[in-house]
Amino acid sequence: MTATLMLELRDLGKSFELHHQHGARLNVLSGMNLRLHAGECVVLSGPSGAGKSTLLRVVYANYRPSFGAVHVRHAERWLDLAKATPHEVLDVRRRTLGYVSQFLRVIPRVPTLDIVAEPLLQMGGVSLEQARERAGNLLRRLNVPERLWHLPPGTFSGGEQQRVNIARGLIMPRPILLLDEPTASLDADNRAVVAELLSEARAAGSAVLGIFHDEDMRDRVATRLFPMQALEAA
Ligand SMILES: Nc1ncnc2c1ncn2[C@@H]1O[C@H](COP(=O)(O)OP(=O)(O)OP(=O)(O)O)[C@@H](O)[C@H]1O
Repeated sequence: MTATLMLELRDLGKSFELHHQHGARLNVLSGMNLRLHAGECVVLSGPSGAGKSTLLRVVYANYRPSFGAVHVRHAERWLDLAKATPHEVLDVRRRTLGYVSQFLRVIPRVPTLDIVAEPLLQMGGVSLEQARERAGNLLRRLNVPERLWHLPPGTFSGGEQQRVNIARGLIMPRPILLLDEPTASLDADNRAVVAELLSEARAAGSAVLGIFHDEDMRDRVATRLFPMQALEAA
């Protein structure tokens, strides 16, 4: 059986105008084509500055591409995020596209358990207790001590915050998951847990597109590498 196509980038280009350099343009992505299917994990590889994070930000619609299309399978139809309205982008993020970076956006005074449970509650269909139970299970697997669950994560260590962020990013089954170095400061045991969680997400049908600088992690999670090169400044 052929896996379902979930994301297709066609002839994608992105350049930045450098205002402090008299409007010079920096070409970061050009003529990029990429197809991502359900169940695969494509890892972007290439030197620093090749545009890996920029590509993920374009797919998540933080940046609008300068050229080309970002076709996403959303609610059984195709949508080009390059042309989507802000309302459509929000709906795609709520139901289809997850994004996990290495940084947790801390919400003051909200306890860890509720920060992790929130995306599931927003989706609806589960009770507060069910969402908290699922959040607790994930935090336990990621070795976040139970004594921390009822505290806001603002004072947690970098690695603890990163694990809270991963739990929040993975609590909802997402058709497409974007990962920007989510394991950057995790120890080997916790990296292994994340690799396991990603393989469960893939088995459940998620299509994963990510950046992992750690070679061991890359080898463990990637079903395919997508090499990228830095372009010359225009
Ligand atoms: N908002 C922006 N404005 C101007 N230039 C930018 C912007 N975002 C990224 N760039 C430039 O685009 C290029 C690619 O950056 P990007 O962060 O995508 O690379 P990367 O491959 O993810 O690098 P690394 O592996 O070091 O994280 C860099 O030269 C960077 O300075």
